[in-house]
Amino acid sequence: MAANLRIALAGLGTVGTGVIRLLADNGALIASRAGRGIDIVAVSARDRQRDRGIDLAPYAWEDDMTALAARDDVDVVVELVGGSDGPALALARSTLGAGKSLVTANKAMIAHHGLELARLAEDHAARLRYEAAVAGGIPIVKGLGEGAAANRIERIYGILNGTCNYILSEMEDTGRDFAEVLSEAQALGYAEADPTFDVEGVDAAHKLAILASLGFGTRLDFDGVEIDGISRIRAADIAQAGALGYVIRLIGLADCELAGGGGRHLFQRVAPYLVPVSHPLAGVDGPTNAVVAEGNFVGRLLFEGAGAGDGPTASAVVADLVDIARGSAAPAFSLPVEALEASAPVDPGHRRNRAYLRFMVADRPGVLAEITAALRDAGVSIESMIQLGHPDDEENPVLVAMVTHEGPESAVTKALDLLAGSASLAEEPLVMRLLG
Ligand SMILES: NC(=O)C1=CN([C@@H]2O[C@H](COP(=O)(O)OP(=O)(O)OC[C@H]3O[C@@H](n4cnc5c(N)ncnc54)[C@H](O)[C@@H]3O)[C@@H](O)[C@H]2O)C=CC1
Ligand SMILES: N[C@@H](CC=O)C(=O)O
Ligand code: NA
Repeated sequence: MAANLRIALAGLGTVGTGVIRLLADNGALIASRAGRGIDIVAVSARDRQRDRGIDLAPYAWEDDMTALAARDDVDVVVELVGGSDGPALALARSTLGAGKSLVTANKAMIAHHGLELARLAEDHAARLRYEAAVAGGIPIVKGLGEGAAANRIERIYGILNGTCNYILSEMEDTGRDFAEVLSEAQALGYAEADPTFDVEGVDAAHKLAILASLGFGTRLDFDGVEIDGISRIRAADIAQAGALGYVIRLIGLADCELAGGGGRHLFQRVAPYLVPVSHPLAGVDGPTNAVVAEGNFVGRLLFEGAGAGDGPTASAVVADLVDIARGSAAPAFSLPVEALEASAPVDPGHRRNRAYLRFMVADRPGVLAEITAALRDAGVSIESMIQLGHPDDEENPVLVAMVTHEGPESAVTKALDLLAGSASLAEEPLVMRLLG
């Protein structure tokens, strides 16, 4: 057997402690599969004294996590701290720059700096692995990069944020309030340190940008992701969607179009969608994630599993360590960085779909006519409509919800532009597309 792989852990929170427990419980099994054991040599976190329910005595402690990269007795640094920049990025740079391999669960850092880090890894014959960064425990990075490597991937979409999925499915099942369910998701360890990253769609966008690069062989383009979150969704929207035969899910969706001059146009969107109850993604509840990838030979692949939490995320981190212990030299994004194609963001206006539109309006004559006139003038055709009034209270706004016939997205945008600033609207309209 080869010498054991010697690792250092930076970050001892939900995921870091999960990795220590997993290696302790499954160490022998992992050693037999990897062909050598995996030993934790050193650790670093913010607070050495904190009771984590884990004995840290066997490991060397570093107050400054970047010191982990300089240790002669460490082959691989595992970054489980978080944050796109700051100490996590400094550690990643110094680790790869020192020719050591890096395993990370940090999607924010990979989405923003993945190409720079992948290039650094290539230049120093080191490995960069980040399976845990996308859809937690689901082996989607390996699934796309290895299992589906023979295909041209045409479309990728799915549920990429466990916190949002937990919130939406709990609201759906219990009728409870958004804020109450969010604090529960935080207590369960699903949410990011700043949960606005989850509920405003940014975390899912980090993951989508990574998947798009991996799947399409294009350069990471996080700035090109159109992002909308779930914080404006009300219990009434969930009820209306239910009455129409849909559930609401935060979906990340990416595809690649050939542009006129032969280049590629990348479409990347994270937004709440109405998903038909018969669709496989509609049954995905709680912190579960699910990713659909469509390949030109394999057809439709569905990957489903726990997208967050200590055990599943640790499972993905350790899978990357096994990969490195076995000597895999695959590039971080399936292709060498220089081979990744540049792309430009697509204008989604010509895309056709049906949309759910929700308006909070003043309960007075002429308001509905104003909305329907704007829709008519923009060429949006209404398929169904409902107004939820409260007869004893004419002061507060009422909810008007409608579903449009299929049409170009630009038409809905135009209608909303026509209504912008209208005194009849108590808040900005909510638009959610129907997943086709
Ligand atoms: N919790 C989850 O379900 C998942 C988390 N991730 C990612 O894994 C990473 C870690 O997440 P969690 O374990 O949930 O976070 P956490 O907040 O539970 O733990 C973070 C750890 O990093 C340490 N830390 C933070 N800032 C530091 C600093 N400036 N210097 C030294 N130590 C510092 C903290 O002391 C703590 O030990 C993040 O990148 C997160 O996005 C990825 C997939 C799932
Ligand atoms: N906050 C993230 C954690 C995993 O990536 C989520 O809720 O999905
Ligand atoms: Na994963």
